[in-house]
Amino acid sequence: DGVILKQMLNYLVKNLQNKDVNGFFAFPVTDTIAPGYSSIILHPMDFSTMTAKIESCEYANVMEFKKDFILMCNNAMTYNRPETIYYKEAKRLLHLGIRQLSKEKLLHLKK
Ligand SMILES: NC(=O)c1ccc2nc(N)sc2c1
Repeated sequence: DGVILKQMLNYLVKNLQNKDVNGFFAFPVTDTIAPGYSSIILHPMDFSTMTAKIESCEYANVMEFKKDFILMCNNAMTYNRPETIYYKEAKRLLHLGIRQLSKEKLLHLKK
């Protein structure tokens, strides 16, 4: 039910955010630090927004949460050039996250 899903998503977002050691994905990207960001990325996403969505029960299941996580990483790989640390971190986070989310999801389904 809602409480269990919330606990699981809070656990997942904490785990994923621990991998973002530089905090590049902690808060919404501003046009100040990333010129033109809001005109290039039409659906921004970050961990603080995902955490707020968990609290306001905006995720019906793990898959919806996973979609926002993938969106966040893909945004960074769209706006930033491949040689940048932001792109590299997004790519790394994406692969670590997908592995964690599929393993967790399977665990959840098994219960
Ligand atoms: N998540 C991102 O795409 C991101 C985060 C931080 C950041 N700082 C810059 N100077 S460009 C930039 C991009």
